[in-house]
Amino acid sequence: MKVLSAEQLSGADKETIRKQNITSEELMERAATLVFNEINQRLQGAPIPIKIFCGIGNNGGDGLVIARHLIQHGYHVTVYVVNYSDKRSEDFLANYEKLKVITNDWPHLIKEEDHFPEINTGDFVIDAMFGIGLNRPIEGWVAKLVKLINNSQAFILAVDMPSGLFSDKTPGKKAAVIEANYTLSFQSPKLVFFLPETMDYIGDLQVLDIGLDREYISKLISETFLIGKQEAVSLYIPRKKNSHKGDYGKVLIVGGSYGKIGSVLLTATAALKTGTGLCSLYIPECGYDIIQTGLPEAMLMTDTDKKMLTTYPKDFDADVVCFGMGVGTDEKSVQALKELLQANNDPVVIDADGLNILSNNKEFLKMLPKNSVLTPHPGELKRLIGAWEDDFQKLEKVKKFSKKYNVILVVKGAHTFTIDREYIYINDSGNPGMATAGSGDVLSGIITSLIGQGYEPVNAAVFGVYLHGLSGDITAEEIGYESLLAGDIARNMGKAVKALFERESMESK
Ligand SMILES: NC(=O)C1=CN([C@@H]2O[C@H](COP(=O)(O)OP(=O)(O)OC[C@H]3O[C@@H](n4cnc5c(N)ncnc54)[C@H](O)[C@@H]3O)[C@@H](O)[C@H]2O)[C@@H](O)CC1
Ligand SMILES: Nc1ncnc2c1ncn2[C@@H]1O[C@H](COP(=O)(O)OP(=O)(O)O)[C@@H](O)[C@H]1O
Ligand SMILES: [K+]
Repeated sequence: MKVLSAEQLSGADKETIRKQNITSEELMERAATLVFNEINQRLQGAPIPIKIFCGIGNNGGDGLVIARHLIQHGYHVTVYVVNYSDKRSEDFLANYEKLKVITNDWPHLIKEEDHFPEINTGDFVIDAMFGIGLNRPIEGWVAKLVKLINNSQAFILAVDMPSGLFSDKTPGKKAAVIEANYTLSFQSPKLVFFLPETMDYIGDLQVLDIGLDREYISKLISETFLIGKQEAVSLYIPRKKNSHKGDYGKVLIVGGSYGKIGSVLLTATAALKTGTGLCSLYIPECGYDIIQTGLPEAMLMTDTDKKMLTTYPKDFDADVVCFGMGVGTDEKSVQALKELLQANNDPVVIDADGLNILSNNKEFLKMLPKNSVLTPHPGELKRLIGAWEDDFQKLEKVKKFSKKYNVILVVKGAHTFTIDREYIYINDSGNPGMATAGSGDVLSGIITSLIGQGYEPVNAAVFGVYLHGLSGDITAEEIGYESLLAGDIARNMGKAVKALFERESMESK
């Protein structure tokens, strides 16, 4: 799904109004009625106090439409107009009049702190103060109102986006922003919903298709995509009946050191479980028995050093090589990565200490084969590209790095971002149970496996990240977050691939 900017959305609004021959007020009615339907479906007429805080722009207009429908359906609604300015939008005013017609209980105007209502734990608060139109931080008494709502323990539903969030920049650490439990957003998810600094404001997310012109949206050029099940399925390459193990990649995984042989075992297991035809490992000698016992399906070569990597098997003919997990950063192992980069022209996958070695030896970056995939977590990324001021600056720096070195970066996190030059792919699978040692090692095994099977490196990264998260979700459903182990993610890869094609399962992902 495309992630559209505020500008693109307002363009789509205008085009929809023109093509469908409707007024902007009718579009507002349509969008806000969808929000009402969702609320009504969940509350089922429950007599709980609903407090709607409306701004004076179109987000506030949505709030008034929602209020009208809720009142007409017998809900206990109190409407507050957060009157931070007198420049009310036309559609706000039209809906203000419509609301007055159906109720004697007119909206309460809030113009200062003294007008704040009491907000209680059991209240249902609807935040319709600001949407994509916010262009400066919320300040003064409105900021105090935001804090009052946040501290109330009431359930908070945000309309389009939590008030105080901008669609194209981070709000700053001390800014007043609604901390929603649930966000119902119109037509397209916004980039800030997925960034580490701002994702916590959203709560659970649902995107409502408000029927903006499909043709116009399909022609919009977007550089940012949300990857859910539908997008993942479209990347899948089916296996051929008439095929053999040589068709599914000869993969070489290079890594490990004394005390960290488990990491390569995880990576290799994940590669085989993702469908690799032939999996070989190159590890320090101390790992021989561990791998041969733990993963008899894999083939093994050992370094002359017992405890760490010192060299690379240049003559080994692999379709794709993965380097880095558990390697350490000893000078001797730096040499191993150098030899690997000198020997390979095809894309490689670099993870963990492989990335740390790159950061300590920046001259190696130019040696990376085109379209190699680097999979840093935030700590490794900082060593690679330097510190950033906020998530938007981070994205710019990563794009620049990707373009400069012709590589793909998989920036891991609760929402993993795969960045290929200008393009950003945001992953929508996964869960906090995956915050456990070794789950990154599993991910590099999955991506390496897919490249070996003939996926384009960027597709291998995007699809691999999605499958990794989906396998984590399936595992968490079975055993919960706490006891989820990285190895479970690898072992459940088969269930993840199958779930891609099951209609009912994981439908929301
Ligand atoms: N296609 C869509 O996405 C649709 C969007 N609609 C709604 O329209 C909203 C956008 O409406 P608006 O453009 O009127 O903007 P908002 O209602 O988000 O904001 C209101 C106005 O407040 C002013 N403002 C910005 N920052 C301020 C601040 N810190 N303090 C005081 N005033 C400030 C701005 O001039 C802005 O236009 C969307 O978020 C959505 O709720 C729907 O009504 C219809 C369809
Ligand atoms: N809260 C979370 N939600 C979803 N995925 C997560 C979460 N925490 C971690 N992950 C995923 O788990 C993996 C962790 O990788 P990494 O930090 O490299 O771990 P390790 O080095 O122990 O293997 C990443 O793919 C990341 O996206
Ligand atoms: K809002």
